[in-house]
Amino acid sequence: MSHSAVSDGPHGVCRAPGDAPRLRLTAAERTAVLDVADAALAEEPHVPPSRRLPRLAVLAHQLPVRLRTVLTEFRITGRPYGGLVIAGLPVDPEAAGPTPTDYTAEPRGTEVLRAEVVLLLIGSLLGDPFSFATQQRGRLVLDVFPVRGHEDSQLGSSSTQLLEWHNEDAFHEHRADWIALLCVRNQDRVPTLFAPVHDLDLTARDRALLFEERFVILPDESHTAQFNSATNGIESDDRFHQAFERIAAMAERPRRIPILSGDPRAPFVRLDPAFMRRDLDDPPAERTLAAVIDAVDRRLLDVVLDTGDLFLIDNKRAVHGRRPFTARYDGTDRWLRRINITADLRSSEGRRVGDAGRAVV
Ligand SMILES: NC(=[NH2+])NCCC[C@H](N)C(=O)O
Ligand SMILES: O=C(O)CCC(=O)C(=O)O
Ligand SMILES: [Fe+2]
Repeated sequence: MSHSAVSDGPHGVCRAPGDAPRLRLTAAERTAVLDVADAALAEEPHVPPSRRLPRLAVLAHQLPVRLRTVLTEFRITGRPYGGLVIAGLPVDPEAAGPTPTDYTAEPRGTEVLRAEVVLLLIGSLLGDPFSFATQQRGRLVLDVFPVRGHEDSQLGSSSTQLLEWHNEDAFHEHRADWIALLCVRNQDRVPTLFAPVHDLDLTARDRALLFEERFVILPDESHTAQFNSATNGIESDDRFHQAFERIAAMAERPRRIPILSGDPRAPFVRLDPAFMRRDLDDPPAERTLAAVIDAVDRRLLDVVLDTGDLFLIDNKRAVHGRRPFTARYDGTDRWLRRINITADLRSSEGRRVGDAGRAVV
């Protein structure tokens, strides 16, 4: 092992320098995942998978034991720290069809549905999939692809602009514990940025200050009423309107929050520099914010997702983003499917709406 750059961890999770840890499924495991997904699809072909989440959580117990073992350890122990890629899942990009180009597109077809079921099955082994009422009408599974006109934004649909690293929905008290990105296609090998927030190079003083309620994270553009009205539209239901009012309140009267919390030796992190106030009227906090951003910058890795790769990111122990690229808008662009997963569905009880009952207001 000392002669090899790649080392094998428990259960065959592979670590190569500069890459995220990876678990490559065997051909037999891949077929087994395909069989469980197809059985789930066949049970009620006319009911969308997002309306059958409890059943999918049961069927997830039939996934290969090595996969369940790695996911259970990741959930309970937090290792491998920050995230891992499950490689070799059954996704056929030809059968999935062209990458959408319209932000409001809801891709259809058996292959796209199968990718959705694979995401939801594997996600169910970590926690419970959920969404936000203030993102794309509360859709449970989101699609990440470049959209004309969004090139220079800080949206997942940007391209020529670097998507700065962040914790997903960092401003929100119900932000995900994990996010899952399943790659349909990525022909140009555009990297996802990834940094586990562990052993950051910081002074003891900075570290202590990061645990104090001295920072401000504002809602990102994807949650605003203005952006949603201009793209997917907003559900007429009052509770959706109230959700946007809450977002507006978070933008106008943000609370001061800590960046680190939990165990000082393996802390939870809450960062989204593109949407954080730099002018805090608190010079020590401003300096510490700059220091932690620098420290994360130094840990960034480029993780290239290929067809059938599922990137599971611990959204409280790692940040992610995306390198810039040039979109083609010809159906061959990069395409990921994404879900949010919570460890504690109960914390949003009474605050969820939508078809799946999982859109947090
Ligand atoms: N720095 C950020 N938080 N940018 C927004 C991230 C992408 C956003 N969640 C979207 O769906 O488009
Ligand atoms: O495109 C990627 O690799 C990451 C996209 C992202 O950050 C997001 O959709 O939230
Ligand atoms: Fe993101």
